[in-house]
This record gives sequence, structure tokens and C-alpha cells, in this order.
Amino acid sequence: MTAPVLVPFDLPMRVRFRGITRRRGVLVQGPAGWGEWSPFAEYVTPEIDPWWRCAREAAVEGWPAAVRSSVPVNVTIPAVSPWDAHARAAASGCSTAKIKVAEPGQSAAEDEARVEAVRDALGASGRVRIDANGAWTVAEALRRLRSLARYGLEYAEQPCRSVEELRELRLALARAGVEVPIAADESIRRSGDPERVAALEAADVAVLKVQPLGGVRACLELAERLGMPVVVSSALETSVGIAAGVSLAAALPELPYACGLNTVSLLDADVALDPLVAVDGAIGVRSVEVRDVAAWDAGPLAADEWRRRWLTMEDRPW
Ligand SMILES: O=C(O)CCC(=O)c1ccccc1C(=O)O
Ligand SMILES: [Mg+2]
Repeated sequence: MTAPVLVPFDLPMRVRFRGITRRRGVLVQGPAGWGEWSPFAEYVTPEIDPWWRCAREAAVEGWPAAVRSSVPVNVTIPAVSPWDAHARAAASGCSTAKIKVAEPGQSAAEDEARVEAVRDALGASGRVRIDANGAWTVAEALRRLRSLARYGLEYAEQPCRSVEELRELRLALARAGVEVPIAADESIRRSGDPERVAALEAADVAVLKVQPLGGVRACLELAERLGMPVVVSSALETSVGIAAGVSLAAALPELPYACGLNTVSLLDADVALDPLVAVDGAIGVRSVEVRDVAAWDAGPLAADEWRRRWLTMEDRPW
């Protein structure tokens, strides 16, 4: 096969998320359709390599068989004001919300107010989870979760940075009688050894992201080896990248939690004619039709940059 054509996109975000205000990446077209390669700007090889394998899988191989036709998802609440958080949760149509906490420069009181607002919007039957992106020490996490537990947390995602800390926190929470399950995200996708989370019993739930973990099939195999409940989540992709996550969520034998795939609405524009966003709290398992390339192509300079980045990988299967 001839070398892949990388078509760059550069889309504004509606709201700042993990420090990002624009989402950049490339789409690549193959015999099975479009794939997305959008490793974050600060990532370098070999960390960007599995992201490429995921794009290639979408474009060249397509998806494995689905066992469900729709995937329940959470609304993702950025580190916004309590009023904004309330409005987003109430308008989402989702009964599960994931709230960003521990944002640099924000206080524990601001986190609490945001969690309280979302709990109020979803009511007692709603599910509320938080994501601290590894920001807390074990002692700090114990303190924060003890306090936040009053709002009823489905789980806390990556409260501390390392696998060892997650393990220590889980034991400390149990000793203290604080019933907040722990989910591992960065400890799965960035530690280089996702199975250590299971081996050390460092988490109750594994968050799987298809791009950093090398694609849908790689994630299905990883889920089996982990032997723990899985939540499929996005890396803030366009509808093309989200379709890969939806395919994983659709193919997993069990899907006990809502997935974090409802993030296209955080973008101000998309590459799809009919964006892959939730309706009534779920995303349908369907193909995505890409708009006319001229409507989103970021141009030849961006294409050159992505080409150079692509060439930094030693192994770039196609
Ligand atoms: O899980 C979600 O609801 C949305 C996805 C999300 O939070 C995310 C998106 C891009 C990069 C990192 C993360 C994260 O989970 O930390
Ligand atoms: Mg996370």
C-alpha cells in the first residue's frame, strides 16, 4: 500500500479542557474508512505509536463485531463554575456525570461546589464520578474523598499519580470506612504496564482509551487480561476517533458503567456531518460520515508538521 495521506484538522474547543483550547490531529483514509491520529502536542515517540496503530486499525481493518447497539455515556463537566456545571448536567440528558476536580489554581471549596451543583442537577438517582488526573497525594486524596463522599460518588478517577499511591489510598479508604471506589486512567494508559493496576489491586475500575492503548482489538485483549470492570473513555477526539471508542464499548462482553465518550460537544466544530454525540444519555453504534475535506482541512503547513511527527516513529504500520 502507498504511504498514508495525513489530512490535518485544527478545531476550536468550546471550553478549555486539560489546558487545551484547540484540538489538533489528522484523519487518514483507508479501505475500511477514516481513522484519527491525534496524540496531544507534548507527547513524543514511542508514546504516540499506539495512537497511530489505532488510526490504522480504523482505516485499514475496521471494527470487530458489536454485541450492543447503543452505549450509555456520561456528561463530562470541565472545571467550570457551579452554575455552569449545573446547567451542563441538567441539559445533558445523561444520568451519569464526570466532573473534573483538582484543576491547577482551584480550591477544594470550588471542587465541592461543582460536585454539589451536579448532584443537585442529577438528583439522588444520578451517578456522579470525579476525575483528579493524579493531582493529589494519598493523604490529600483521603481528606478530599472523605469530604466529597457525602455527595455520593460512583468512583474517583486517578486521584493520585502512581499505581502504588492508588493501592495505598484504596487500603486507607477501606480502613477509614469511606466507600468511594477508585478508577485508574493514566495508570493504565501512560504507565507502560497497565496490568500492574490489576496485579497490585490498585483500582476497582479500569478506564480504557483506544488511541493511547493501540486500538479496539488491543483494548479488548487488555480488558480480558485485566479482569476488572472497564469504562471506555475518549481522548477528546473528533467523531471519527470517538467511533473507535464506541466500537470498543459496543464489543466488550460486559459494560457495567456509562462511558466517557460524550466529548464531541466540547468541540466547537467537528469533521462529521452527523456528530457522534449522545441522545438521551447514549451514543448509537453507527458509522460516521466525514464532511467534505475542504470544510476542515487545516492546510499544507499543518500537514507538513504532522508528516514530520509521523516520521519520528520507528514503527508506523500501514
Ligand atoms: O471521561 C470523560 O468523560 C471524557 C474524557 C476525559 O476526561 C479526558 C479527555 C482527554 C484527556 C484526558 C481525559 C481524562 O479522562 O483525564
Ligand atoms: Mg481521566
